[in-house]
Amino acid sequence: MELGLVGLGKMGGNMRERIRRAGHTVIGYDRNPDVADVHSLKELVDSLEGPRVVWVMVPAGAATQSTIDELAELLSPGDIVVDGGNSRWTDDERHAVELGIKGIGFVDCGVSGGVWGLENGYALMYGGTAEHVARVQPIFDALKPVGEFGSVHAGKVGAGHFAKMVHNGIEYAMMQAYAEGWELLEKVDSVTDVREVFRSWQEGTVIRSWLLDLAVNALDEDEHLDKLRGFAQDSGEGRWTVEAAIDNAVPLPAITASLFARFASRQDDSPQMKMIAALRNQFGGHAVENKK
Ligand SMILES: O=C(CO)[C@H](O)[C@H](O)COP(=O)(O)O
Repeated sequence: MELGLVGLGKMGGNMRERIRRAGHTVIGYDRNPDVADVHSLKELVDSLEGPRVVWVMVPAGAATQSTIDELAELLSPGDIVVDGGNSRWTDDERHAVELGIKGIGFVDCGVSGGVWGLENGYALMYGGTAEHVARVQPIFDALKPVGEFGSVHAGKVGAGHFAKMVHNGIEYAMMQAYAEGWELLEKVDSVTDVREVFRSWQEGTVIRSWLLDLAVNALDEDEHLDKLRGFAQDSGEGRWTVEAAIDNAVPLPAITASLFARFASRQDDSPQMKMIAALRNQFGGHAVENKK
């Protein structure tokens, strides 16, 4: 089938390639003319035969919103927009309504696989009506990993991004657990080769996983991670997971702690720990360390 793909960055560029390898026609648009097949969204839409499917793969938030706004003006009734970015699931219903008023269908799709997806396939979690999902199915089949699992019609509009959000929340907590274990192993004198302990865990253990494999890759590149600063950004999905947990009164202590650990990583000096130190000093005369 034919697909319009908007956004040809780290994810979109490789996805175009994987879909083409499966024998489909992909016309890609990106603001960067070096990677684009066409030079505007209008040209993209004009070059597709109707009814069209256009997959949006741009950063969540303002970029996705403006792309969907523009597509709403350019596409025709019967066309479908897929949002494959890491959009907040609460945006999906709004996008479905905005497009639905014009007779354009909407499917939200969480995509996992990162830069390895081109070869390994992308895990896909999508939401929308059965009719709209069926129209996009050949593309989902081209992108998904080979094998029985790796893609799911998670439910109605919003369900795909909700599932991807929870996936990312789990990702936060798993990474945090590996990171904490690694720091503790590095701290003690009795363990002489932490990297080899991690490597040994890749087979047979309860905690083997792809993230563990990636941790070993990282340690092979930089055994004690000396080149890195202990600073981690976040793109929103962890926060949204915690917000959803609060909305639904579901306790998520591990995911919440892993999000907060990232916030702490961005502080050179902890203001709250200054207060702890000050209070211990006030009530118990406990020693404090002063700035030099
Ligand atoms: O979706 C992903 C992996 O599954 C993306 O890599 C995402 O950006 C990671 O989230 P964060 O930046 O918050 O760590």
